[in-house]
Amino acid sequence: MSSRTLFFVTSNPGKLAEAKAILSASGVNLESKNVEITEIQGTIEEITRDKAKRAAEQIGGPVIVEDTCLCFDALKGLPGPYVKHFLKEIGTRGLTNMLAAYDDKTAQAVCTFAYCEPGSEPILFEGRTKGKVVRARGEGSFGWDPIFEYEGSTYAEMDSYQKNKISHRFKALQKLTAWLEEKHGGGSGGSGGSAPPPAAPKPVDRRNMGGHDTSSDGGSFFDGFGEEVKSRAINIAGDGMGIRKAAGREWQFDSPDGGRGKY
Ligand SMILES: O=c1[nH]c(=O)c2ncn([C@@H]3O[C@H](COP(=O)(O)OP(=O)(O)OP(=O)(O)O)[C@@H](O)[C@H]3O)c2[nH]1
Ligand SMILES: [Mg+2]
Repeated sequence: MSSRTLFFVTSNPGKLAEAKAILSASGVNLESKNVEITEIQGTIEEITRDKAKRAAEQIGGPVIVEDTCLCFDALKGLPGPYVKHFLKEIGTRGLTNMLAAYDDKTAQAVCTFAYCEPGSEPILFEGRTKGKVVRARGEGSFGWDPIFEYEGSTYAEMDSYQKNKISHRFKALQKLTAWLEEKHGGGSGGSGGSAPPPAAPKPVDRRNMGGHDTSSDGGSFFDGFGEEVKSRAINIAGDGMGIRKAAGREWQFDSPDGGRGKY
C-alpha cells in the first residue's frame, strides 16, 4: 500500500465510487474491502466511532469508514442513521410520505467519515448538505438521491460531477484530506508527498464503467454479493471502479448480512 493509500471499509459500492471520484484530484488513493460492519444504535457520532473501531480491529490496520444519515428537520433528525432500514422497507415514496403531515420539508444529508487506527480513538469528519424532501425525480444511482433536492435539483437529477461538488460526502472528504495533509503530508502512511483537499472532482465517464477489481485481496468488490446479481449485472456508467448496474433504472445487490440493497 502506498503512502497515500487509505483503506475504506464499506459494503456500499456507491459510497466507494463517489469517494474515489471525489478524491481523484487529491492524490489520495482508496483501497476497499467489501465488509459490512455491525452497526450499533445511537447518535451519528457514536455509530461512526464504533464502526471505525470495529473495522480497524477487523482489518488490523488504519481504516476509514463512513456513515450516512438523512435527517428530516420536521422529525427532529429522523430517520437519521436508520435511513437504510427505512429505505429498504418503505422506499423513497414512503420516505416522502413521512413528511406529508408537515409543512416543513427541509432535510439534511449528513456524511461522517472516521479515520481509525487499531487501539486508537477514531477521528471524525462531518459533511452536511441542506436540502428538502420532494417526490422522486431523476435517475438516481443511490436509494434516496431522487427525493433529496438541493437548490432546485434532486441529487438524482445531477450528474456525478455536480453532486460530488456539493454533496455531504464531498464536504466530509474535504475535511478528511485537509487533516491528512496537516498530520501526515497526505495519505495515511505519514511519509508520502502532499495531498491537497479535493477541489473539483473529475467528471465521471458514465459510459465506460470498467468493473475492475477494487478490493485489496485480489477479489472483485462484488465477491460478497450474490451470484444471481453478479450474473445479471451489466456494466454501466462509471470510471472503472467496479460498480455495475442491473438492466433497468435501479439495481439491487445482496449485502453480506443477507439483506438486499438498492441504488
Ligand atoms: O441516495 C443516496 N445518496 C447518497 O449519497 C447516499 N449515501 C449513502 N446512502 C444510503 O444511505 C444509507 C446509509 O447507511 P450506511 O451509512 O450504514 O451505509 P451502508 O450500510 O450501505 O454502507 P457501509 O455502512 O457498509 O459503509 C444506505 O442505504 C446507503 O445506500 C445514500 N443514498
Ligand atoms: Mg451500514
